[in-house]
Amino acid sequence: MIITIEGVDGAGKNTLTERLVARLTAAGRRVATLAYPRYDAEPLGPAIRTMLAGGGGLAAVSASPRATALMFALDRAASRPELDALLAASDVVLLDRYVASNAAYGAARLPTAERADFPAWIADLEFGSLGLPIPDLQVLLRVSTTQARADATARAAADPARLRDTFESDDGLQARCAHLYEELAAANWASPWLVVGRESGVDAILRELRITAS
Ligand SMILES: Nc1ncnc2c1ncn2[C@@H]1O[C@H](COP(=O)(O)OP(=O)(O)O)[C@@H](O)[C@H]1O
Ligand SMILES: Cc1cn([C@H]2C[C@H](O)[C@@H](COP(=O)(O)OP(=O)(O)O)O2)c(=O)[nH]c1=O
Repeated sequence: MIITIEGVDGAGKNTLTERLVARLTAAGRRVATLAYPRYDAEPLGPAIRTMLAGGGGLAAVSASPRATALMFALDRAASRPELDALLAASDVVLLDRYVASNAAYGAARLPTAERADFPAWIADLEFGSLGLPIPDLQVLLRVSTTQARADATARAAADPARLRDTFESDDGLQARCAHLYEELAAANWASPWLVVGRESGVDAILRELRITAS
């Protein structure tokens, strides 16, 4: 099964994913993880990194929310052999960001009037045209945007490899994303959602999966 972890930058998705791996493994499940975007996967990963850093030769792509979203979508489509292999070898595949990231961030970057229709456009593109698998459960990790911003900034200071990109340093964008994620979760967009907090997140997910051992 596929479980996706979604939330704004600095929410703690990576941390939650690691904790979930430990608990699911202790409960006897075969677990695999994959994080999107796949920065190291040629040819799209490095291009996505450049795009998030402000563009360079890709400035016109960065400037367009739809073109940007297409880059992330094509990275996922290109990951299909890897994703399918993980699904075949595991009970649970945890995805640190997936299609809903495109729905939330893309909509948040568009003018207000174009926002409402964007998640359906993404679902048609990624689950429809590109045939990506629909997740069994989408987890929204909810933290205050103030907390997420403080932690993303501290992380960037501590780890030069994790410098804040143009999305991460845009506070307005992060706040709109947080709101859009809440709407996607409330609507159970594309498949069921579970909203969790940092501290009780792992237990809430295990409960949802009816896994009691720890
Ligand atoms: N449950 C938690 N309690 C305390 N700090 C946390 C927790 N989850 C994440 N953090 C801290 O917040 C920062 C961002 O977490 P990270 O997992 O890298 O976020 P994301 O993957 O969502 O960008 C990190 O410095 C991490 O140590
Ligand atoms: C996967 C994905 C990410 N994004 C955005 C969210 C983030 O602001 C940005 C980078 O992803 P992120 O997971 O934050 O990368 P990092 O490991 O550097 O923290 O890309 C999309 O807009 N659409 C997508 O499909």
